[in-house]
This record gives sequence, C-alpha cells and structure tokens, in this order.
Amino acid sequence: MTAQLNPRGDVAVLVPAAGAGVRLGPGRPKALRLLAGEPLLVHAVRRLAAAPSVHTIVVAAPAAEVLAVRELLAPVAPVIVVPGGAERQASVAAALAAVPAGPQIVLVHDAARALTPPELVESVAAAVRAGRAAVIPVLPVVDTIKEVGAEEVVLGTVDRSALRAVQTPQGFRRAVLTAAHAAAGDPLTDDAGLVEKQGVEVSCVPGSEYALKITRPFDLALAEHLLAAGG
Ligand SMILES: Nc1ccn([C@@H]2O[C@H](COP(=O)(O)OP(=O)(O)OP(=O)(O)O)[C@@H](O)[C@H]2O)c(=O)n1
Ligand SMILES: C[C@](O)(CO)[C@H](O)COP(=O)(O)O
Repeated sequence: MTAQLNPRGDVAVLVPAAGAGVRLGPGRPKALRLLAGEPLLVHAVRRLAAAPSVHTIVVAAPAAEVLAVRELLAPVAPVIVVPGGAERQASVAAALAAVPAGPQIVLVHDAARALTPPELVESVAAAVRAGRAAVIPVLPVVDTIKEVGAEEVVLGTVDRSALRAVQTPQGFRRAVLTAAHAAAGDPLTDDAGLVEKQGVEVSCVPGSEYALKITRPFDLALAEHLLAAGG
C-alpha cells in the first residue's frame, strides 16, 4: 500500500510515539495505552489523516513495536512507521529522514496529544504556507506563576502576560527543520526550540484545549471525558 494520504497535499506530519510514558505510570509505551478502548496513537493518527493538507504521516514507534504499530495503523490510515530513539529529538530525526520527496511543509505532532482536532493541523500548516518559517500553537497561561527557590520559598511573581503554553503540531518549512536537526546538539523537548537556536523566527497561532498532552493519569481521565462528550 502507498503511504500517501492526499497526493495533492503539501504537508508531511512526523509523529513521535516512542516514549515510555513514565509520568503516566507503569504499563505499555504511552502511545499504545488505551483511551476509550483504542490506543492513543490510533486517535492521534485518525485526526491527522482527516486534515485535507496531509500528504504523508511518518510515525516513530517504540523500536520493539514497529511491526505491531504497522499492523495497528493499517486500517486507520496509510502511514510510514520507523523505529524511534531514546530521546524525543532522536525519534523526530528518524521520522524526518523517512519523509519522501514532495511535501515542503513538515509538522511535528506528539502522539500523546491524541485529541488534537484536524482544524489545528490545518491552521498551523496554513501559517507556514503563508510564509512563516516556524509556527507553534500556544495557549495563554491561566495560573499565577511564582519563581521558587531553595526550600520552596517564593522568590517572586512572574509576569505571565508574556508567557504561553506550547502545544503541537509545530510546523516548519521542510528545509528549516532539516537544518535545525542537522545542527542539533543536546536533546531538547520540542522542535521549535531547535529552530530558535538557529536564529529562525518562530511564530505563534492559537492552540486548542483539545490538544492537551496526555502526560499524567489525570490527563487520561480528562481525555476520556472529553471523548465521551463528543470531543
Ligand atoms: N524517546 C522518545 C520520547 C518521547 N517520544 C514522544 O514524544 C511525545 C511527547 O513526549 P511525552 O508526552 O513527554 O512522552 P514520554 O516521553 O513518553 O513521557 P514521560 O516523560 O512521562 O516518559 C510523545 O508522543 C512520545 O511518545 C518519542 O517519540 N521518543
Ligand atoms: C513538544 C512538546 O509537546 C511541547 O509541549 C514537548 O514534547 C513537551 O515535552 P515535555 O517533556 O512534557 O515538556
């Protein structure tokens, strides 16, 4: 089967899905844990495949699960599956290396953000298409933020008006992401961070509450409720 979704699309999406999910507690690799009876990765890929601009999806799976993930996703969407690495950055680099010629916009999207709506994929891609080199979806920080020092003593209150919580998908011109990964040093947790280190401007677009990252057990419970409510 071809691993292409929409042949007229201009977007490749890399899906790092090789993490253990330590913060979620003991169990299978996080992307394979169940949400409403289906693995997180299935929810994530289904939503990506519903975005009309998406030409190709490349999943970086836990190395021991590559064949199982290919079988799991075959009925969901045509995808390329590669082994991920020990760090998220290595997983993204492995997926990036597997993108076929063609798409000039590359998005990187956490499998752990399983309920991300296709509309967010399209809005990030549209901002790159419109000329931005690098685009991240963000939400305002809603809590008061304190800087805390030794023995949990408050040092001060941070001005949160300039702070944003960052989500995925993060979108890039293909050449920009390729150059950033080629130059990468110590692993960072997000691709926009790599691009920033190259001096490339990163722009923000509004994120989505549904793009929450399932990190801790509470997040999984919240996602179950959102799905049950039609999310
Ligand atoms: N070596 C790694 C580590 C993480 N990821 C992926 O990167 C995304 C964001 O990572 P996070 O949600 O922080 O997942 P984990 O690293 O699995 O979480 P934890 O730190 O709790 O183990 C996830 O989809 C995860 O599968 C990956 O592909 N390869
Ligand atoms: C890209 C990212 O989702 C940014 O929020 C990143 O993977 C977050 O990882 P973290 O280890 O939970 O900060």
